[in-house]
Amino acid sequence: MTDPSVINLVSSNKCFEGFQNIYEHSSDELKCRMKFAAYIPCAESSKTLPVLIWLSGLTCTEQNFVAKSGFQKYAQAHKIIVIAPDTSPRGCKIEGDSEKWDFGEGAGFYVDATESKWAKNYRMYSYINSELHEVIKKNFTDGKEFKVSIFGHSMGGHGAMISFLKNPNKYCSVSAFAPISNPINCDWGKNAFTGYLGSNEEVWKDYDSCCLIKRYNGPDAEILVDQGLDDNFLKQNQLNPQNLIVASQGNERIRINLKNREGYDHSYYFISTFIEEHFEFHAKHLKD
Ligand SMILES: N[C@@H](CCC(=O)N[C@@H](CS)C(=O)NCC(=O)O)C(=O)O
Repeated sequence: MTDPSVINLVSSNKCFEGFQNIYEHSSDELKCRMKFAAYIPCAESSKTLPVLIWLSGLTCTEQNFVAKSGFQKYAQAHKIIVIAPDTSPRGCKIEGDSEKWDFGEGAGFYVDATESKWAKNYRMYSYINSELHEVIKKNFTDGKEFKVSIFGHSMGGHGAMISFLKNPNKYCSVSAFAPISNPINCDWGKNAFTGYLGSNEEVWKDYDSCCLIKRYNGPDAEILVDQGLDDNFLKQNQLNPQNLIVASQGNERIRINLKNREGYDHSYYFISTFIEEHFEFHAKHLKD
């Protein structure tokens, strides 16, 4: 397999002085070709800038966030490199990987699968938290260590929170829009975790933000969470952000700053409305 750090530029568009690029590379973790988006702000030296990783939700590719959220203006203003990977391996031809929109392609759930059918390719947790960091270091920060934060939407909000909570000291900050906050207690999570991790619910807890908040032993942290109150998936109990607050009440190291937004739904219209506040939040932590 080709070195994952060898990346090919697929497209490049100037946007707010910087460039919105799309790259392709061979992933060792996922055993397939993957695309990811990288916004590189205009700066004296882009090689010393901090990095923010965005994780998208169900059905998304590396395109949704870059095309719909309007984040580039704020990435340029704060001079932050933004990396937005795809949401699952692609083209692996595993039986059943493209029949459902909430499992398989477009729905990797940011876990490392243990069920034999999925275990070879569905390793999004390691792809995001290990391989992608090496790719960023070799290509965007001149081989040097860099400051990095993480955020995401829905399934990607879950991915961002578990990545932060499982890796104390790796990420400077974390935030989420309408995250799947307690996957072991909602239909999406139960379905995906059964498929990727098997039926032992004890194993699922390692990928559940509420369980991880209770166990978290890292530096004091605030998690910024935005939630639209007209979000259909909130009404269907797929998201359960209030469970984050309950979980945090037993652990003074974590504070949940939950912002309930009247009238907003689950879409990128909601995300684009509040994305500026998330950049302000992360910029503060990345530049400390
Ligand atoms: N396909 C689903 C909706 C899936 C969905 O809302 N996905 C969210 C993340 S959980 C998303 O970001 N969709 C892509 C988009 O809005 O661009 C349905 O028809 O109900």
